[in-house]
Amino acid sequence: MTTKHLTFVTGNPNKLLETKYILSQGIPIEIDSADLDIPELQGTTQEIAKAKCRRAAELLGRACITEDTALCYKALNGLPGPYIKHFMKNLGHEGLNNMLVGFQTKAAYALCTFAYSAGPGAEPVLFEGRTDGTIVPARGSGTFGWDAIFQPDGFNMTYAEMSKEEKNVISHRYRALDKLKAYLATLPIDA
Ligand SMILES: O=c1nc[nH]c2c1ncn2[C@H]1C[C@H](O)[C@@H](COP(=O)(O)OP(=O)(O)OP(=O)(O)O)O1
Ligand SMILES: [Mg+2]
Repeated sequence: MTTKHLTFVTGNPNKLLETKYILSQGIPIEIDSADLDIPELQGTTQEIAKAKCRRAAELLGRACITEDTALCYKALNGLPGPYIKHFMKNLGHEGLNNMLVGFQTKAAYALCTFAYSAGPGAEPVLFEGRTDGTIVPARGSGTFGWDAIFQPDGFNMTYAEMSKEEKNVISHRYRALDKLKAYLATLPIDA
């Protein structure tokens, strides 16, 4: 089978590592990356994901994928959601736990939205993956975002305590990439 090439427009090295690892388990595809400064709108996760990918394809001048990650608290009707990056940066792991003091439920879900655009002007197609879990006091390595405070349902470990082999078969990112993989397999070479 011939290898496909695709550019992932992201500024996040951890996302890139996981995405390369997960995709390497499936179809023969080579991912390179571009770190372009793309403004992220406010809105639903789908609106944000589409706008980012549309802009990325325009700047890049060819097909690309982008990804948006949201962390949605049940007690807060889905917030911080797509704004988690700013909450994480300003509040840290402790603050992200403290936001839930006084609420019965610590339930949350991680939502990954990959977007594929065939090129400038082409409407992005979305692929969503969701993993349900609970917000807990930080455990494990603090290297990737809020991994240390998210414990997926059915596990006694946080994402940060899992090996990459464990996280990458149950994660929100894995579930979205599973759908993207199936879609890419239907496209012509070097789509
Ligand atoms: O699996 C994950 N486990 C823990 N934390 C994570 C994960 N995935 C994203 N994150 C963090 C990174 C950022 O603080 C926020 C998402 O924001 P988001 O805009 O999607 O990511 P970003 O700006 O770092 O990279 P990009 O250039 O692709 O937009 O959640
Ligand atoms: Mg971003």
